[in-house]
Amino acid sequence: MFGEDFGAADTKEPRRYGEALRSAAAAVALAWRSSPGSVTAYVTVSVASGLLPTAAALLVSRLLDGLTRPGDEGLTTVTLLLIAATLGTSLTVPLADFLRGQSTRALRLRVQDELFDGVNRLPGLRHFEDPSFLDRLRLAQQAASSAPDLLVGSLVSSVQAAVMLAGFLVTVFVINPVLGVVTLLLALPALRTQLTAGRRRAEMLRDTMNNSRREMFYGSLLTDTDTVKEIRLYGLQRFFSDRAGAELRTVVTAERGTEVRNLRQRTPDLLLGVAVFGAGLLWAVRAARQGELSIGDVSVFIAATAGIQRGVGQLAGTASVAYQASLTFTAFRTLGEVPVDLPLPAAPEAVPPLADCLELQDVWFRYTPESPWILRGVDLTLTAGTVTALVGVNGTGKSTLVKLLCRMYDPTRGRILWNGVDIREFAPDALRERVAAVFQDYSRYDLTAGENIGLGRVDRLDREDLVTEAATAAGIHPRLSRLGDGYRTMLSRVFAATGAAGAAEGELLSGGEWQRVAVARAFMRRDADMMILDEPSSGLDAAAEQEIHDSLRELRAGATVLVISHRLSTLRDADRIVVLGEGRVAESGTHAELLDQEGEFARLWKLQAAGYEAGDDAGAPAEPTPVAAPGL
Ligand SMILES: Nc1ncnc2c1ncn2[C@@H]1O[C@H](COP(=O)(O)OP(=O)(O)OP(=O)(O)O)[C@@H](O)[C@H]1O
Repeated sequence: MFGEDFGAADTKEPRRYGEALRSAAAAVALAWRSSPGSVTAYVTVSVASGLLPTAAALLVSRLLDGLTRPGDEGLTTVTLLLIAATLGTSLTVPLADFLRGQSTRALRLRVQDELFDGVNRLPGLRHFEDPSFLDRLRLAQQAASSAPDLLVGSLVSSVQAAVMLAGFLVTVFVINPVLGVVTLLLALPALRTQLTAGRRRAEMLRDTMNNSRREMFYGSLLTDTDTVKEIRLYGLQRFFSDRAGAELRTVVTAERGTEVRNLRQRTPDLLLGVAVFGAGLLWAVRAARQGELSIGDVSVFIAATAGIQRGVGQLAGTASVAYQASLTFTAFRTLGEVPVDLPLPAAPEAVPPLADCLELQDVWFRYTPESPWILRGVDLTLTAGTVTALVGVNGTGKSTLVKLLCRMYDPTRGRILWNGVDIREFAPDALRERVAAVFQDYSRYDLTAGENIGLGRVDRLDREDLVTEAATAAGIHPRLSRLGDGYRTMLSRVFAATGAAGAAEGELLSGGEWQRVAVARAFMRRDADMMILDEPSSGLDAAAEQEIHDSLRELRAGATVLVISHRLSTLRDADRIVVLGEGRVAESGTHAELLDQEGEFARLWKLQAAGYEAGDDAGAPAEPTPVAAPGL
């Protein structure tokens, strides 16, 4: 999908140069906007330091000639100027470093903001499940952290080298115009060689991005607290470190290949440069012997030809870095151009309270045009203020349907109406504000217990009363208040608590406790019109599950509820139970009606009931602890 936009190799040289120039201009503009003062000072100091070597060489020449001429009066001034030039050279280096650091620090803050803005403006999930977009994003992240600094640094360094080069070239021209022209001409292929080297590096980086991401992924498995347990149980350490090694080897091999090609292409340039320097030196020595050049002329000539070689090297090298950085920076620059994955209305309607119903009309959905249909014409009405339960065997598309209701994706065909208005007419954020949901794969944040709940209504994150109320409704308040630092305890073993000195260390919750925290997070939105609970109780014991259902009944205050669960016994109170099968609504009715129909629901019910042994379940005496029933 993104392959055409992002991944494909661009083989058109002029287009690539144009792209690099646009990115370089964007990076410089960004640096300028971030800290105009530091950038101006940095450029000024760098240009001054580019002029100093030529000035020093001319002063040395003047000094040497003065020494060979008895009675030269100005020698003291020349010596003092030479000392001043040396002092200037010494001072400009750390000053330029400091100013570059200042520009970079301001730039980093700005770039991070822009990067997150670029990502956050994408309302749906589609891009985040697209590998080529993820490659691009990773490249943009990498470029965002290093490219602007490299670009600004190398562009300034190029200007500095160009100033130095110009100074020395003028000096050589004055002494021997032919040699000046030859030296200048030789600089051009060296520059081109270095630009090609920069492009190769940028392309190699892009082509191996997928390998780099995999290497990081395998590496993180070996260190992530969530995975180390299974890795040890199954003895997978070597397996994953080998895989990480293989990916890294691919990257390293590509890098080596690129550098070998670059070196091969650069060697003739270097040899040619030395040959010109040697020829010039022979000529200068001969000319001095014949009295055509003074000793001072020879010294300035040697300094200038060496300086030109150095300047060309610096110019080409920095141009190469700038070119490479500008190509990778393209990934960052164009992040803002990625089309949003959900069409947004030009003038979104305000989302009204859900007074009537939420209706799915002939909803078809597949994740990509190539993948199979998940939903095949779902017609479903969720009447406002009622509780609907959704059941179905694994993989029938229940969670997918939830994602459509939250507008993480749009239906491929058909529509979803909120009080009769297509939800595509609303801004996704505004719609989501009216929805509270606990996803099956809810998130566990390495934050404090209070924050983990308060995130459900981030504008009320600090309202301890509301957080405690939500935790109580989810039946997790007693546990959280017993934590070392209560709701301020970090729910993490990865990060220690920040802030107050001597704050308690992080603590961990059990799976079921985490699930209650996720439910509490949804309960922070007790004023939501729509409450969706996708498997809210899979990790809970029967009593806890009953508690949550009781709270839900109490808290929902007229909200429309959609509950997905494989534990059919918990769904008996629902106003309607809908069975999803083959991507459509297969059955629908109350618990009793569905049992009477003796269809799929009745079959699953009997299957599950057979797994119970009367009297074992404290929370539901009629149906004790269930054993897993196939498919449900
Ligand atoms: N992001 C995705 N990209 C591609 N396919 C997906 C994606 N998410 C889910 N699927 C596929 O969609 C199908 C339905 O998945 P979904 O999670 O909606 O099922 P479910 O009914 O909720 O299952 P379960 O009862 O196991 O939770 C599955 O076959 C799954 O492979």
